[in-house]
Amino acid sequence: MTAVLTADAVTKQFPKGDTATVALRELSVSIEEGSFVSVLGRSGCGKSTLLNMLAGLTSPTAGEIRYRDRRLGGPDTNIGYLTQHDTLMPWRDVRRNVEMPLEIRGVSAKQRRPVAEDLIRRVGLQGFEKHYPRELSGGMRRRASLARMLAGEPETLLMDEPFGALDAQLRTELQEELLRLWQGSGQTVVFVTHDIEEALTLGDRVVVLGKIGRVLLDRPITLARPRSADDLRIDPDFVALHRELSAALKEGQ
Ligand SMILES: Nc1ncnc2c1ncn2[C@@H]1O[C@H](COP(=O)(O)OP(=O)(O)OP(=O)(O)O)[C@@H](O)[C@H]1O
Repeated sequence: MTAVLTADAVTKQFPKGDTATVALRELSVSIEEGSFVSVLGRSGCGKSTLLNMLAGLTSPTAGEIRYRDRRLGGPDTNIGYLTQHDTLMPWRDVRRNVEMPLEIRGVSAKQRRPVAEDLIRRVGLQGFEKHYPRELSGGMRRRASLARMLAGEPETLLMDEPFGALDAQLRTELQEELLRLWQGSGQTVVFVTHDIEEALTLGDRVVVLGKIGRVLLDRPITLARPRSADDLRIDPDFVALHRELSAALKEGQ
C-alpha cells in the first residue's frame, strides 16, 4: 500500500506570552492511498490542528508532514479541505460557489453548470442555487461547502466534522451520499469527528486520539460495505466496535 499523507513525529505548539500550548506531541500517522480514515477524538485533543497541518495550512513546530514522497510546505491543489469554518464566498450564490474549483481550472461555464447542479442536488440543496450564503442556514452552508470541495475532485479530501451541525436524518443521508461518491473514486479521505457511530459508519480505519494527539487506538474497520447507518446499529460487530472505541476514549481522559 502507498502512503499518501504521512505525519512523522509532529509536534505543534502555539506560543502565548512566555508559555505555549502544546496541541499535539510527537504524533505519527500514515494515510494509505484510497482509504477512508476516521479520526475520532474528544473536543480539544488536536484534531483540527492535525488536519490544518495535513492540509499544509500550518507547519509543525517539530516533525514533518509528507504528501506522497515530498515534504508538504504549503497548501496543495491535490488536497481538498473542508474546514470547520465557513469559507464560502459571500458575494457568490450557491451555484457559483460550487463552480469555483472548476472555474479556477479553466472549465467552461457550459461544462461547469451540470457538474455543479448534480452536486447541489446530491447534498440536498436543489432550489437554493441562486441563494447567497447569508440566505442559508449553517447546515446548508456546510452542505454547499461540501459540494464545492467535491466539485474540485481533489485526490485527497480532509473533512473536519462536516456533518456536526446537521439534524440526525440529514446527517445519515449525507453520510450515505458521501460513501456513494467516494466508493470507486480512488480518493483518499481523512474524516474528523467526535461521534463514534459516524467514525464507524464511514471509515476503513479509525484512529482514536487522546489528549495532545496521543494515539489511543488505531483499528481497521472491516464492516461490509455498502453500509447503512440504520442496519449497522443492530449489527453485533458494530456494537462490539462501538464498545471498544468508547472504552478507548474513556481511558484517554
Ligand atoms: N491558533 C491557536 N492558537 C492557540 N491555541 C490553539 C490554536 N489552535 C488550537 N489551539 C489549542 O490546541 C488544542 C487543540 O485544538 P484543536 O482545535 O486542534 O482541537 P480539536 O480536537 O479539533 O477540538 P474540537 O473537536 O473542539 O474542534 C486546544 O488546546 C486549543 O486551545
